[in-house]
Amino acid sequence: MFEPTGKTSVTSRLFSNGPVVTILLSLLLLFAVWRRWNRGSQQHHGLSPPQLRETIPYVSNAFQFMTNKKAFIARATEALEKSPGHIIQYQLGPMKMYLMGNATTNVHAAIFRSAFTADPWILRIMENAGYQPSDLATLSADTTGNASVPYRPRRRGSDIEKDAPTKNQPQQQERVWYPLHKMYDENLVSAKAVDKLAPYYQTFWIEQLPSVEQGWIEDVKVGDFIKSHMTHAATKTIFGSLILEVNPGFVDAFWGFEKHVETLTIGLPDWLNQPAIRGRNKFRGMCRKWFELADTQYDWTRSDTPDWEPVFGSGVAKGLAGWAKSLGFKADTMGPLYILFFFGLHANPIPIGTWMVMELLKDPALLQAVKEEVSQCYLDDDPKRLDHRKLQTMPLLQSIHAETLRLHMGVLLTRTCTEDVTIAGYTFPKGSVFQAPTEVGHLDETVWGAPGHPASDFWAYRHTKEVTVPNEKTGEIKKQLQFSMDKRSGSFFPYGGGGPTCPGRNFAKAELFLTVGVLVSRVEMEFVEWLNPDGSHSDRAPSTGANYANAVAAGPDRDVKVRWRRVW
Ligand code: HEM
Repeated sequence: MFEPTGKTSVTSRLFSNGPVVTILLSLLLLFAVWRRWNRGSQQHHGLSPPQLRETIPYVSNAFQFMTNKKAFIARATEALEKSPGHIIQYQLGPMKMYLMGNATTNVHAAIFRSAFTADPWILRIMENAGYQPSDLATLSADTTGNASVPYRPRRRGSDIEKDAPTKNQPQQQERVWYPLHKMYDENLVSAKAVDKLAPYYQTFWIEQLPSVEQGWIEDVKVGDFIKSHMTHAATKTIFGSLILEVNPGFVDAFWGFEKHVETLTIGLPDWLNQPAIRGRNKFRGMCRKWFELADTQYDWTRSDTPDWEPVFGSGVAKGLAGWAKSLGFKADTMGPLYILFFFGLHANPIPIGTWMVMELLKDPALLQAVKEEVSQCYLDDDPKRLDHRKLQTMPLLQSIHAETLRLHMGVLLTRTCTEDVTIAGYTFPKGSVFQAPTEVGHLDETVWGAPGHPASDFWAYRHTKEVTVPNEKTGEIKKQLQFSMDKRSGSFFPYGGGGPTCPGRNFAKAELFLTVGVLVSRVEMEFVEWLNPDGSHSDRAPSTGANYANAVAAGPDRDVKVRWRRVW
């Protein structure tokens, strides 16, 4: 594995790695095709932002991006600091990208405006997942965005006026992206939806724990446990139990697909990307098989909408089917549609949940403090069940959650501008592609650093402050912890921003707090050792590996062995 410092020369790394040379050659090939196709379409009005330096033009940056994300982002962060306006450009295979970020100016927030869309990027992901061309055409025809008010480009300059408003734009009832987002709002984002889903998640997560009768269990790999059982519980919550029953090995198949999503998105030729294609096809086949069964078994004529039932699970899984049917999507698109939703559902919360538990296992005092918070969060009418809303108000738990997202949610938020835009004095033509790395905001020392707690370290109490409050009855003043992002939330965007902000964010929060809450209250855990990926003893605690995806949360590169027993 390469060191993140980037001390070895690019060329020596390159030639020591056969598969990577193949990737590189294909990138060059893609680049040549793209140059021909794209010639003349990127004319700048005035100056361009500086290029991210590279030893071999058009190759080294893409190579480092593919093989050592940590070093790539560290180099990009440095270049962004030096660049006027905090914008730089680089070439990723066939794509020219503008990277932007600075924790003080928060320049990235520009791409959350309505003149930016994630649609081309999402369409690209959909295409590589296997959406059928006619369904992609339906989606790409609608440029009115996700918001309830249809997006219209500003009338500024003749180019824009020409392809601007209304003639070819779908009417409100013909819009395709908006109904999807409305469905998410109703079935996933709203507090009402989360209140329906969270109790099911709690039940299904408890089901996954060992039984009290099993007593002490030795040699438990906690990371493996969480990955497998949280995936199971969240799948059952959103999609019901049928999908797991008819697809043995479903959870493993999901992770077999997930680990290749980045190369699938970049769109390497199939012959170069065989393991990824196999993983995707296997998982896609499972989703399609379930959908076809569920579609015939579910009574679509029933007038009530149950909060949960075994065939389709929640309103989200049914809502996705309803959306696709209303647009007349092909049967072959249903597998791709669901695999992408599964990616959203699991790829972030599960590494984040694993980190949260690992941080508690590192520090017994912290674990104890969290147990005390959890003990205050049982429902009045059911003292064995946690109240997910109350859990989410606990200051230390909130701080640990935010700190874990801050450190491990590394995403390049990608947007295309739908009109000419000016950012930090540069003018970019319509169609330019921008990326905002969350790391630039999340890891900035001037924003997050505290004495003895550099921004790069996990510090459970970083987002808390001590306040004094009078006791209501006695008037006695006592100290209390309060969750506080202290005006730093502009530099914190783990769920993205603008139109395509993550629709799962509220459910994810409930899911994560319940995962930790249930585990620490019902299971007694004793740390044994850290483990290397091959299961041998590791001398160090986990960190983020160098080669994380930058599309999702980076999971720990080590596991932890504990002995544990279910207490109740
Ligand atoms: C720790 C938890 C999570 C994090 C940090 C996270 C983060 C993100 C981010 C950064 C995006 C891209 C947003 C953008 O481009 O602005 C996204 C999109 C998405 N997420 Fe999440 N996510 C999480 C959990 C979930 C869950 C639990 C679900 C489903 C229940 C979900 C469903 C989705 C979907 C469907 C999209 C695509 C939205 C679209 O098509 O516009 N996410 N998420």
